[in-house]
Amino acid sequence: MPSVLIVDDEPNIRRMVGALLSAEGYDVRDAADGVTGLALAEANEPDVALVDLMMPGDLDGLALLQKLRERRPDMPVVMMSGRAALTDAVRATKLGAFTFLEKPLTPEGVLLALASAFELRQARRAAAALREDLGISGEMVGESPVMHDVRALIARVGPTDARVLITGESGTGKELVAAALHLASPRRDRPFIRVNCAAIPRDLVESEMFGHERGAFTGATDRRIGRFELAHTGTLFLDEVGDLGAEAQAKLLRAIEAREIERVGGGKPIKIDVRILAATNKDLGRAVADGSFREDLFFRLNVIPIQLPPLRDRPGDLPALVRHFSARHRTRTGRPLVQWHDDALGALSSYRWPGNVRELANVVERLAILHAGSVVGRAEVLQVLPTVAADPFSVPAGENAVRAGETLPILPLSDALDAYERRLISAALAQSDGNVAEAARRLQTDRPNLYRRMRRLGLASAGE
Ligand SMILES: Nc1ncnc2c1ncn2[C@@H]1O[C@H](COP(=O)(O)OP(=O)(O)OP(=O)(O)O)[C@@H](O)[C@H]1O
Repeated sequence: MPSVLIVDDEPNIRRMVGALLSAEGYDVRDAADGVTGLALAEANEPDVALVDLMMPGDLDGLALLQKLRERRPDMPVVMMSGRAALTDAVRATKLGAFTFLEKPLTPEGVLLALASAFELRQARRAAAALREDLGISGEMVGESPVMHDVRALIARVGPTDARVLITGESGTGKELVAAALHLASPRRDRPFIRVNCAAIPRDLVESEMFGHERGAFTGATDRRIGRFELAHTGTLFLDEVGDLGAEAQAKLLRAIEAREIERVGGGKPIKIDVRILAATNKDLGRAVADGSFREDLFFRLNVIPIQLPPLRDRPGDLPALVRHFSARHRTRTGRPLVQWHDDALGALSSYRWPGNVRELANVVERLAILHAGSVVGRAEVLQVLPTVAADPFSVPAGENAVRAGETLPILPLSDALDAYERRLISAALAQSDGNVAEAARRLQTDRPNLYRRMRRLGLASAGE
């Protein structure tokens, strides 16, 4: 539940705004003076603060704003004032106020300001999470020549406002590159807003990107701030940009060229300062050739291209990524590290990784859970790689034969492992003409152990 702190010496305002925000689902605290307000802000860590400018006591509105900016820099502060002198509004903005509301307040004005401030808070949180994600290594992990080039490019292009088009299959790290570019830029403390262009229904793209005024179309019951406005002074990351329809492409091009947007039903142009990064797993060059993507927009977005090859084409990245994800698992869970045998890395690098780095992260995490504190070898790896577990005998022996599978149905782990073990033992028995000693040899185990497992799995009767 979003939480808000109201600081105002007028009891009426505290009561009325408090009731309005509680009804909207906010968790509301209030204070009648600056000193109490500051104490509550530190104790309860609200998401957003709404602060009156003119207050009696040791901390007036501006002094409180200043303290809040020092102590809770991630919390947007909305200022309000009855006698909104322009100079005060300017000072408040200079001190870092998110926005300024003039009294008498209107419910729409308060709700809109708070909704936008809350979105900014979320964006800052996401940026902090991004930083934490990158923080373990400080950069994108991988020792392949491609990864060295990508890091060098991020260092060079990050600090500029150049638009970058990042291409690569799903899970290759496109969003991470966008985040790294943002964090390498002077905009790093401003919002990083991602829009998944493929996930927005076509008729809502415009309002999602540019916002809308109340009543702009059927269903627009409230005013809404779009992604461009939210990203103002920060970075807008257009993910899956190749999925935008023709109309949205035209609007996007216009916004980029004019550096301003109009809310749907708004009319008034709003100046926007955003850096645009885009990503796609489509071949945009081909989309331009077949007419489904505008060439002029392609050139606008593709000032600096960064291409991320699939993980299977850069096996040199595997060891560092495996170490990175194991260390991340240890940091997050506090459980002991797993050790990686060389043949485990061999098995991992012969798999095709259709889900790329994202899939590798999941596999490493699964192995880290199953084998905390011990050594992971080839056998353990093969047990968790999808196709092998789903249908071990459709794949001829040999590392290069380990192939990507369809989506694996998720079963309880012990059932899945039992099913796998049962099929493996049955196949070894079949290939040994039912000779248990021979099957045990093929499975590189001994007879008593194989019998014990066969009995447990119902492949042999208790007497055998
Ligand atoms: N080089 C890398 N170093 C560390 N982590 C990485 C690297 N590449 C990818 N990852 C991690 O892999 C996961 C998938 O990456 P990301 O979401 O950036 O991929 P994507 O290409 O944007 O995927 P999609 O197209 O599906 O959105 C993330 O958790 C990301 O942090």
